[in-house]
Amino acid sequence: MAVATVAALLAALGGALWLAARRFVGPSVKRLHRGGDSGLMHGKTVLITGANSGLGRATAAELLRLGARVIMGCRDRTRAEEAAVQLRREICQAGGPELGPDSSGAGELVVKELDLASLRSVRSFCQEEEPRLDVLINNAGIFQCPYMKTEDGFEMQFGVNHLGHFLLTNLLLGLLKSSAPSRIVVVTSKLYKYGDINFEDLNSEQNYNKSFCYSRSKLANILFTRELARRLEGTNVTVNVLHPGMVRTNLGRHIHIPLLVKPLFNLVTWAFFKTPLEGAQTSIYLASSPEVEGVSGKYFGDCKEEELLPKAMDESVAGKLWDVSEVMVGILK
Ligand SMILES: NC(=O)C1=CN([C@@H]2O[C@H](COP(=O)(O)OP(=O)(O)OC[C@H]3O[C@@H](n4cnc5c(N)ncnc54)[C@H](OP(=O)(O)O)[C@@H]3O)[C@@H](O)[C@H]2O)C=CC1
Ligand SMILES: CC1=C(/C=C/C(C)=C/C=C/C(C)=C/C=O)C(C)(C)CCC1
Repeated sequence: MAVATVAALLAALGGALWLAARRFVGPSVKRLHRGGDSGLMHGKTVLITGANSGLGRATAAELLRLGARVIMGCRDRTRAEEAAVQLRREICQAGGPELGPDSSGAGELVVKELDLASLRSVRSFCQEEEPRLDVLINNAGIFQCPYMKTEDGFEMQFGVNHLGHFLLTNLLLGLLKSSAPSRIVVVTSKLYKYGDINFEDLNSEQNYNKSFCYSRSKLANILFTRELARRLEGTNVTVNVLHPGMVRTNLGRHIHIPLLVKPLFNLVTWAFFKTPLEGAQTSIYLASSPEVEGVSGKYFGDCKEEELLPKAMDESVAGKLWDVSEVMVGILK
């Protein structure tokens, strides 16, 4: 009995040590800009959707450190202002020789209201005059929520993750073109693999499966990127799409985890998921690295190009999705 108890304790300790070792010395994505690159984004304006939380927040922090003027496009002004105050405080505390004694080398943060579940909000956001836009990062997202509709009657995940960003990007294209060379960065997920674009029921009124709908919206992000890249050829505006891997953020807020299982779940995500800063590296890379200048229509993970499944490269589906999306958001010319 005593031997069994000791063996169980040793196994538990070994497991815990293994998890901790994985977290601290395991393969994690290297931080792209570790100092020395400060000023890389000076004079550049970057718009990040959903910049108050998770990957968007981490991306904003890093691009701010690199000198960019970062516009945080967020649906909740209070949450966004709080995040902005924290980000400014963090950058002042971190300081560093390249930012100067008062962090004056860092960029500027601007909070603007943008609810991607409302076409009215997207339109009014785009009406506010901006002199230039160098990088647009379509980052905001909603994951596996119960069946809900946007203000305009679209299924929420398709509405926010695809249609809201579709309208936003289209309305900002003129500004991006006049600021060229400029970049569009789209955040998708590897879960796109389980999605399909069923044109007969894009609002999932006949049947709602929250996992399928998330995957479909993320497949739409990729098809949108590829069709847009084709349309932007020769304009000096590039568009690329990335998956961040599995990242410990607030994205899982709609997943119900029984109270008793939560500590185990937290342990597993702590051990196996990336931190937001690790997860944001590919967004930061595509937004700022000279290595991807001129590269367009590609899919990235861990700052490297990756292959897509054939269904994400289907040009006729991408073209049809574009046409249908134009009608849905009301920008049919
Ligand atoms: N975390 C992960 O493992 C993975 C994430 N991704 C993708 O990464 C992106 C960022 O997610 P992540 O940082 O993880 O999650 P978070 O939930 O931490 O951040 C999502 C952001 O999107 C915002 N958002 C949600 N709905 C709307 C809306 N209607 N209008 C404007 N903003 C909105 C949220 O605002 P608010 O805080 O107000 O709710 C929040 O700022 C998403 O596109 C997601 O699909 C992809 C693969 C894996
Ligand atoms: C960490 C953590 C959570 C986050 C879950 C996440 C981050 C889910 C990620 C989803 C993925 C991988 C989507 C892919 O596209 C919860 C459930 C909020 C609560 C418990 C602690």
